[in-house]
Amino acid sequence: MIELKNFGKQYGDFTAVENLNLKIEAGEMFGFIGPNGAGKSTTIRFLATLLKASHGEGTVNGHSVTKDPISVRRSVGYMPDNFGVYDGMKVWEFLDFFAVAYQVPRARRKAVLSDVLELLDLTHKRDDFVNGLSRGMKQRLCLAKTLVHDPPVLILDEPSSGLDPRARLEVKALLKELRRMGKTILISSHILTELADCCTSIGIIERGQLLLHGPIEKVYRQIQRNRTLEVRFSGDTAAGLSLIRSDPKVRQVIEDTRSCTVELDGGDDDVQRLLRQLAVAECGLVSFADKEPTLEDVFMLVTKGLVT
Ligand SMILES: Nc1ncnc2c1ncn2[C@@H]1O[C@H](COP(=O)(O)OP(=O)(O)OP(=O)(O)O)[C@@H](O)[C@H]1O
Repeated sequence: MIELKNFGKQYGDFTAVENLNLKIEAGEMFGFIGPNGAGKSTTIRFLATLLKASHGEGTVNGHSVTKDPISVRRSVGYMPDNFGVYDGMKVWEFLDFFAVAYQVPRARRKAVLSDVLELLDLTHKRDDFVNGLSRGMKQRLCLAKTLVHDPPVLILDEPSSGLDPRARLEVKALLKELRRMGKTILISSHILTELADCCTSIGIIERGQLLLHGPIEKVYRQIQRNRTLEVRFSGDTAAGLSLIRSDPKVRQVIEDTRSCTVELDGGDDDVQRLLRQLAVAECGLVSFADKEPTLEDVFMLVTKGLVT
């Protein structure tokens, strides 16, 4: 549904994005993750037809971003990272404005607005002025305007930025609902945990380079060889720690009073071997846990170059 081939963008001498190749299938929720300045907005703005590429090409819903931008715009609902809302406009007028711009037929506009307001839980704000809305509501309104022309693809640049935890959860629930409705969603964020439980695939970008991308399970599998173990002892930790440190696959040990965190460069076999050794060594082992990797871990490993 979304494809980038060798996309690159230069701002003068500065390379913001370099040779980015990416494919996002229909129905995916793709998390585009990277720190500030990584090149997320630059890529997104190109896909939304708002920025010229220095080289490369993109397609959305089968349409060329450079050769057929009008068809791309019809296929995409785009939410920028810094959006403005027009002063002196009511909520329904704001949505109606975009519905007209997207050439939604007059006869259908009332029903479309009503559906979108309902979906975004803004029906009760229909006649309020947009500049009087809370930030969370403005964000929801901006999401609502991406939906008025019922596009198959949503491209959302940090839709949860500046929102409190509750409003963030609401946005997440909405995104899940939109995916259930069949939308393909590209969402960018620098808050990894925000995307962890709703994305089907992710891409990690840093300094204009896409370091890793793919289905979320595949990315997790790739980091399965970088394990973090949490080991706890009942008394003196010396014997256990010396055993752990002597293991050839152990990369780092961070000690605490009665426990330690172990970074191990290995797979299930290596984890099992270490556990067996500790269990029979009578070193006071009381717990041994293999920590599930979080998106945060994936990001740290990838940006440290430990996973490719
Ligand atoms: N119009 C511009 N002129 C010059 N440099 C730019 C321009 N737009 C972006 N950049 C630079 O390109 C790099 C990538 O910016 P971009 O906005 O794509 O990053 P981002 O990943 O979206 O970051 P953020 O999370 O802060 O929005 C940054 O170093 C930025 O300063």
